[in-house]
Amino acid sequence: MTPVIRTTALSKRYRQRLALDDCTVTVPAGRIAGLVGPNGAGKSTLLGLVCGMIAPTGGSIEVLGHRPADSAEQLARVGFVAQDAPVYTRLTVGDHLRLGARLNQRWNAELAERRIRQRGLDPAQKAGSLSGGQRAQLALTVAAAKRGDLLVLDEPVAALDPLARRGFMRDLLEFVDELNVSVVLSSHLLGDLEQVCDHLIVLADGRVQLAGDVADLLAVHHRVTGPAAQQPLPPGAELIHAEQARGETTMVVRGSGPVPGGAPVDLEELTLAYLTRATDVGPAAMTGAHR
Ligand SMILES: Nc1ncnc2c1ncn2[C@@H]1O[C@H](COP(=O)(O)OP(=O)(O)OP(=O)(O)O)[C@@H](O)[C@H]1O
Repeated sequence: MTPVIRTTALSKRYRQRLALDDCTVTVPAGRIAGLVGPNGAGKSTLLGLVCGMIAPTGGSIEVLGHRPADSAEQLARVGFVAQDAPVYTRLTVGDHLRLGARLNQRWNAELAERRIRQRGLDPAQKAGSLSGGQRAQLALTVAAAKRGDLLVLDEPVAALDPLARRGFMRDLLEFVDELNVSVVLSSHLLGDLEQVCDHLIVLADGRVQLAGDVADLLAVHHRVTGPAAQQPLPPGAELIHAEQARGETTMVVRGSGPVPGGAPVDLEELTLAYLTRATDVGPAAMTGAHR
């Protein structure tokens, strides 16, 4: 099956600033892929490249087997919700659905109207007076009703309260089931991503730190805890990050074989280990101590 996203040595430079550097990732079809990284890591840049809103300055990118935004048909296959869920403030909720129906040949009116009803949105209300959560729900509805093959969501839940976030994530899972759509979403909220994502891309400083299916990544990473002084690295394992607290060292290590004393890590711990390694000088020094 054609991957939904395939990039090879992809890069994007804005004048002096290299926002994305040598990015090679493959996201298989049918996944909910989480894109995480600190502010300025290059997440929106990568999503902009996926949607064809910006062009690469190096390398290549294919989305659903084609160049992004290559044709009207290709555009119709990708639904995009930009950061802060922009809507047309002067149009009503109902106007958004009518506009969606006009602009998208594959528009699913039944789904759009059902979701608006279920989320308690008033079709007559101006979008400019919706709350942040309601705006996000409207933007997700419009993107999903396009009936594309890929939904791209740039920090869709940043403005939502915890309850609304949970509702949004649940909706996303429903869409994936109902519409058979692949999803890429960026977020800083690792706990939320952990609930829904089965694929992960970790970016820091424009470079991919870790990428793959979550189950595969969790299978080869382990937590090893022991006395602080000179805790040896298990044979065949690579140290990703080590931390010392209360006289104990906790290491996150990568090793495809059995790691003696290794315990499972969760997605949040794994992501933080790679992000800390990429952005901190501390772990690099500690890495040396443990090799
Ligand atoms: N249009 C632009 N012109 C110049 N520099 C840009 C432009 N867009 C992004 N950048 C720079 O590229 C880098 C990556 O930005 P990007 O918005 O992709 O990061 P991000 O991971 O989405 O960040 P955040 O989590 O804060 O939204 C940043 O240093 C940013 O300042």
